[in-house]
Amino acid sequence: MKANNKIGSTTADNELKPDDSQSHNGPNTAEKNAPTIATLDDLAKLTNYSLLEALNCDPDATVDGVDHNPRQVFSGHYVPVKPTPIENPEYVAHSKDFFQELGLADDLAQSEAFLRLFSGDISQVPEPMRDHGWACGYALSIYGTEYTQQCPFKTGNGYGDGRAISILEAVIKGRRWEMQLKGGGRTPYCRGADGRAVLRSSVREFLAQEHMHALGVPTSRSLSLYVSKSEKVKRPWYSEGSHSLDPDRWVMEPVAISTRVAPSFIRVGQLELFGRRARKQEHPQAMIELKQLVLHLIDREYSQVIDPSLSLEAKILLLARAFRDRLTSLVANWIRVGYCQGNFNSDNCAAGGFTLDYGPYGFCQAFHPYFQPWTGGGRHFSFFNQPMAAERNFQMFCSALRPLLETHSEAVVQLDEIQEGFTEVMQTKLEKMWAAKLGLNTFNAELFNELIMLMLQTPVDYTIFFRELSNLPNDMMPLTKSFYTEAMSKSESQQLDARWADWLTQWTSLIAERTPQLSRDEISSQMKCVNPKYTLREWQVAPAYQQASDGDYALLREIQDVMTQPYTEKSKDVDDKYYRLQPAAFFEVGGLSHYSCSS
Ligand SMILES: Nc1ncnc2c1ncn2[C@@H]1O[C@H](COP(=O)(O)OP(=O)(O)OP(=O)(O)O)[C@@H](O)[C@H]1O
Ligand SMILES: [Mg+2]
Repeated sequence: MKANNKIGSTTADNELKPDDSQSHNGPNTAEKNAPTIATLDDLAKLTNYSLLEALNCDPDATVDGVDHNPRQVFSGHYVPVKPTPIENPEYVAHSKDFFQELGLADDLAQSEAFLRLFSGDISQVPEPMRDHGWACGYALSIYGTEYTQQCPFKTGNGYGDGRAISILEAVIKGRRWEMQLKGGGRTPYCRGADGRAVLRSSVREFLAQEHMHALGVPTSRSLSLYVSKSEKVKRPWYSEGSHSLDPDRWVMEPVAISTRVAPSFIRVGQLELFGRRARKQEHPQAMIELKQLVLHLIDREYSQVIDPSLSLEAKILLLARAFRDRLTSLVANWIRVGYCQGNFNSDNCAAGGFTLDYGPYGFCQAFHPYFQPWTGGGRHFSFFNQPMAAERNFQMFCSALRPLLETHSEAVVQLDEIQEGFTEVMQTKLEKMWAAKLGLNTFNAELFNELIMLMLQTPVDYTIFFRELSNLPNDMMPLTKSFYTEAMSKSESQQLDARWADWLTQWTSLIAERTPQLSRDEISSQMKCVNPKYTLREWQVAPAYQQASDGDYALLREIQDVMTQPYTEKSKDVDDKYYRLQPAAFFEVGGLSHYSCSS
């Protein structure tokens, strides 16, 4: 067992909620007082297309951006693409919090010009906004193995943003943001699919993104969500109450466009694609294109921690170290809040170290270390295996950087060391996180291991258990609120009760060791900063997207309100609805406890 650094009240919060990593080029006072962005013209004035300026366009792309058929893209970092607007768009939701952070007027989301642009019609944007967006290619590796079979041409040159189209970059209050439509129509990487996202998956992603931000977990952000009142697409899905693993019917679902926002959308998979091209010398510009992408990544995501005057080798080593730091914090945070990404391929792993792609994700309810809502995700992408999956992505990230260090053997050795150090850094962060969840200064392996066994054997509701524990209960009674009582024999249950009682006694004495320095109230409030009260539960989100497809957005907004303040104690009414166990009827139900596809 390894001892950890002392966690003080502020340190615990800062380290476990490391969203500062994204706040490079943070706002100065003048920028904080920037005027409200009240119109699309105001937003247009802040546009600044660094990606289009710093990176290469696919030389085979059509000039007008009407490039919607699947094809191979052999070189260049992006393909200009015009989004395909959804028919008869209607406003569904926007993130009030994010609008406020950006300084966007709240009513802008429902204005005609804003709705038109963010539902995919880019034809009438004010200058200097451009009338096309861009899509990027990337490679796919699953748990450290690169796959090209998913590309229709079996070369990997047709894989990338198939339905995600970035439409603008803007520098707002000193921070650079890229805005990307999801479901904005076909791109050359669509692989024959329709380029659309349905309302169901868009609502899920929209809510989860802002929930994760509020939980203090680095993430892309939700800007807006619009649905089509007439356009529908067919998706496989589950009949109500179906226990089938795979969807058992086809449904017509309304299409939607959600806009997500991040400093960049560069993925590990993207670096891999350019790393592979450089390694295999696939074309004369391959090494230069890799270098350009890496420098662009540094500029967009790491400019605060990497000095631009350093040599390329020094920059690359700092980049690897900084990404390792962010990725390990990210995964520790995921586990802290009970989040399972589900499909943590390298193309769903943002190189900026934040959560990206809320597809088959889920929040753990009845605790299981291998919790995995996506039926295709297997144990390798399950809840407690996420540190391993992240390490595989990190290895792919380092491999992609290696061609740039070819002539610097000493730097290669250092990169190898950074790569090998991942396990230890990850372990340290996990231990620190578990200690904080338990209100302790240091990680106690024996206490932790017994707790995991008890949480599994009972099983407990992950969120409710830790939140109840945060009240520092004197006996087991309050904790049993989190128990999913399984059918077990009387003697088994008595044995379990006895073990719980022993565990609580041991934990209570460790808490008591802290009380000379901190009051019980202080320990409790520290714990409540890392153990959320409310997390998103799929059986609660499902009625919200079902009602939304009938044009009723009230429940969606209610959930949005609760889940964007996940640490705040709410009324009894809210608790009755949202601070409760998953009802038995929703276990093992397709679309609620598992899904084989989510798009
Ligand atoms: N309906 C669709 N039309 C075109 N491409 C699609 C569609 N659905 C998924 N894809 C593409 O298939 C790939 C794998 O899908 P995955 O579910 O990981 O991503 P996603 O949820 O669409 O997107 P992202 O990773 O951008 O959030 C992605 O490259 C995605 O762009
Ligand atoms: Mg994806």
